[in-house]
Amino acid sequence: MEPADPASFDYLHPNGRSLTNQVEGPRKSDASDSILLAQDVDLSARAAWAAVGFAVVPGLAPTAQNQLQAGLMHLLREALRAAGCPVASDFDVTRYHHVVGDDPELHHAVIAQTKAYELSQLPIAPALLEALVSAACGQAVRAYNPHTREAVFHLRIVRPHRSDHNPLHRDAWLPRYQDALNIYLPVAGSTVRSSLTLVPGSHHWPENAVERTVGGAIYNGIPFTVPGVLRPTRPLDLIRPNPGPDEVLVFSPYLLHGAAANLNEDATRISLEMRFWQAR
Ligand SMILES: O=C(O)CCC(=O)C(=O)O
Ligand SMILES: [Fe+2]
Repeated sequence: MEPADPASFDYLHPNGRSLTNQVEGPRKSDASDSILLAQDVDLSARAAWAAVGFAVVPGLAPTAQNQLQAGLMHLLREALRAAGCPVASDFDVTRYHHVVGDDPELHHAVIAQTKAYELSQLPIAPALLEALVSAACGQAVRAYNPHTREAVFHLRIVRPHRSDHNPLHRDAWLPRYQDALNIYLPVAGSTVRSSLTLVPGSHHWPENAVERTVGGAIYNGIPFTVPGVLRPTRPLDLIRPNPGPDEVLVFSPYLLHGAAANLNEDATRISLEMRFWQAR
């Protein structure tokens, strides 16, 4: 391990803007030419989209998709109330940043609640999403993490023009997220200027294609659990697949993804983040 190595590189965001990636943390110095996904369970291998590592697929049947999105908005309003913000039952959740403002403690009080819900709190039967993801990847998956023995989901909240988004990373740098497949399901405020960004095909890149932090990265001054990319050694062509409200983005957590700055003018982005593993 080498000393803390604050690094920054400019990269072209899919919205045509050059943004600066400001990541700090001790650099992992023993990156090899090994490919992480080649050693682990590859849930993208049997899919038509195996080469790019992601697909935007039709969502659930309209009733279930609506019930899911409405139920998740309800959970977010409840989290706001529990954090001391008495919002109405029809509060437009894309206005989250107007209620929470720039108070880091208030935002943390909300995301502490929304980052790991028990699967029993999902507003629809989890089997519906398991069937959708199984069909998308061509093998049976379950929303059950065999590494942690947990079944959870996460509501991701990214305020516009704040540093809420995580650094560019692979989930699989954290052992508990190995062998998985992820979804990004838009709940509110998810647009071509706010939705998840990723680097197509990067799930097959060797580890030495990017320099990264050993442990959790400090990104734009904010500490994250996940390691972050300090510097790429090849061009990063980030794209925003931007699933519509009736669609789901299915992606390999071995892809480089994140750095999804919310460039909406005035709408917080809320998405369902959920992981699936091989059914046994
Ligand atoms: O939605 C985001 O901005 C980040 C999502 C992510 O890192 C994940 O789903 O693993
Ligand atoms: Fe991630």
